[in-house]
Amino acid sequence: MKIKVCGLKDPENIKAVAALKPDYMGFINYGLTPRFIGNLPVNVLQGLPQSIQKTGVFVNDSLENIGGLIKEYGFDVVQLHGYENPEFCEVLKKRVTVIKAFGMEEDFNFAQLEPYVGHVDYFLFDTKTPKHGGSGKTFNWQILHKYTLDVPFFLSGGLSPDNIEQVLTIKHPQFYGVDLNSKFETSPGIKDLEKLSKAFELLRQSATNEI
Ligand SMILES: O=C(O)c1ccccc1NCC(=O)[C@H](O)[C@H](O)COP(=O)(O)O
Repeated sequence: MKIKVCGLKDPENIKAVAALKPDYMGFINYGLTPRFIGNLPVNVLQGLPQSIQKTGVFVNDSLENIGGLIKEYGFDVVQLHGYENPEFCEVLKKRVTVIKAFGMEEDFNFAQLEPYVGHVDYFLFDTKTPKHGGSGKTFNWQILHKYTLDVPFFLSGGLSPDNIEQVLTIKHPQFYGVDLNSKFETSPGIKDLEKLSKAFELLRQSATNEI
């Protein structure tokens, strides 16, 4: 089970979270969230261990802007939270790993994901929100059983210390990783190290049990 921590913005907090060795760390390049990285110095990301996939998160941004930020920050991965189409994803996939996020709701039509197959590396299933992400709310995980494509996915949306054990009971062949954000914070963009450490322990313990 891969672990992604999203929505980091403070240099000291980023270093402390990196020491826990998540598989992915997400940096949000979207001005309308309190988790926006703003003018985060590039050397903060350059100092991260190679094992951590540095993920730039974008919402309906231009290819030109995303390309510039990939170069500036050295993002290994882009995560797209807007209405980006398969052709847009394909352009980025030639350069970096692409995660395409979708907002889940009860009657979500999984057929709309089919055109993305081959043009993205992963899907990320988040809770639908007009803010495009960071809702802190879960969706009905039962609907994941309707997902039958062979693109692996991250589970996102309101994952918390209170539901992480329940997350571990989800069985799906494409369940690739979890995305931890607002329920593991002391304030927006500042992650709670104690809550994260405990969740990492549970997630890693479960991975060991599966072998
Ligand atoms: O977290 C945000 O504020 C955010 C805003 C706009 C687009 C994406 C955003 N976050 C991206 C993520 O991957 C979050 O982890 C995901 O939305 C789940 O957040 P949460 O429900 O708070 O766990």
